[in-house]
Amino acid sequence: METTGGQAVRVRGLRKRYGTARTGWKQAVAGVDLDVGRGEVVAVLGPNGAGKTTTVEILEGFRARDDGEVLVLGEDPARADRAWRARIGVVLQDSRDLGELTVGEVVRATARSYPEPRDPAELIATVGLEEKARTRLRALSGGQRRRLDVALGIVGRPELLFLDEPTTGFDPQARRTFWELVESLRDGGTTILLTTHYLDEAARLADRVVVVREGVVVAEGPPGTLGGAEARTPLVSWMQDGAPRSEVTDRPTELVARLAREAAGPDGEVPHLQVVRPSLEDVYLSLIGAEVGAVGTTTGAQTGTAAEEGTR
Ligand SMILES: Nc1ncnc2c1ncn2[C@@H]1O[C@H](COP(=O)(O)OP(=O)(O)OP(=O)(O)O)[C@@H](O)[C@H]1O
Repeated sequence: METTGGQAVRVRGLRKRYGTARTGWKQAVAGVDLDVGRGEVVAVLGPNGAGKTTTVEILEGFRARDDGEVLVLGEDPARADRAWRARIGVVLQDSRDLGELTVGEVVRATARSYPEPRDPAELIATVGLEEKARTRLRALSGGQRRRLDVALGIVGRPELLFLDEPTTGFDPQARRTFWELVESLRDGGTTILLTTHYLDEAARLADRVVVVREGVVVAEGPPGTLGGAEARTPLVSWMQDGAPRSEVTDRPTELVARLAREAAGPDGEVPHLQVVRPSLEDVYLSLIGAEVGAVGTTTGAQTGTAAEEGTR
């Protein structure tokens, strides 16, 4: 049961394709390497169809792989037993169809399948569903249903929690409450692997971000340094002689000082002067090869937008 080198997840050369010889093949995962350390929070980002869910489902033991090495909590999920399953928590993209049961019934029933579950009533309160404990699942809103999914994922006190697009459909308040919940799990030592389309979510929660594109990892690193120093180089833009001008420079102050001397109008101002440091969103969009205008057309203030909005 021991994990290798304090690692919760170790993946090498993971491959999975869908289809048949007749219908044609779709290589969903094309050689993914991935490590998640004990106690680490890792966010997997990538456009629709990049292979995130397929990868996570293989790690959860729900999907067979074609090739590659996978160790999750020291075991191969394809051969893992009930004891292993009790050590991981899973929050799927779609909750199961248990519409006639109440929130309380589902949480209590799920709790009984784990050796050391959380207290169901406390957990229901933690995810903000106290007033819905007696409500049938079919009467919950999408966001409430999602919170229930999260409750079911953590009721067994998992060592490793998988969150697949956990806050899709949440309102801003619910998202913040959820983030606090994830942070408290992290502070309690839970290892977390989440997939998300929200860059602000990744920036806030993740120690490390892994960007997947067309079934392979194209970049990884802490959210603040993803893409390397070069990707974060500031862009200075201004108007000169009626034309837009811009320059990428790691010495923006020097450039602005020069512009103040050479390009300022009679009022002493450089027209339309702007210094923009590429945000995580800008770096992400360039990594996944999305069509964006000039770098710097988005600003740091916009990292709250869903990444997928920029890729559609
Ligand atoms: N059961 C399946 N049968 C056939 N093709 C599939 C199946 N599941 C996924 N695919 C295809 O495999 C590719 C990867 O899908 P996957 O769901 O892993 O991507 P994803 O990164 O999770 O996307 P999203 O962000 O939309 O959830 C896609 O092209 C998808 O259409």
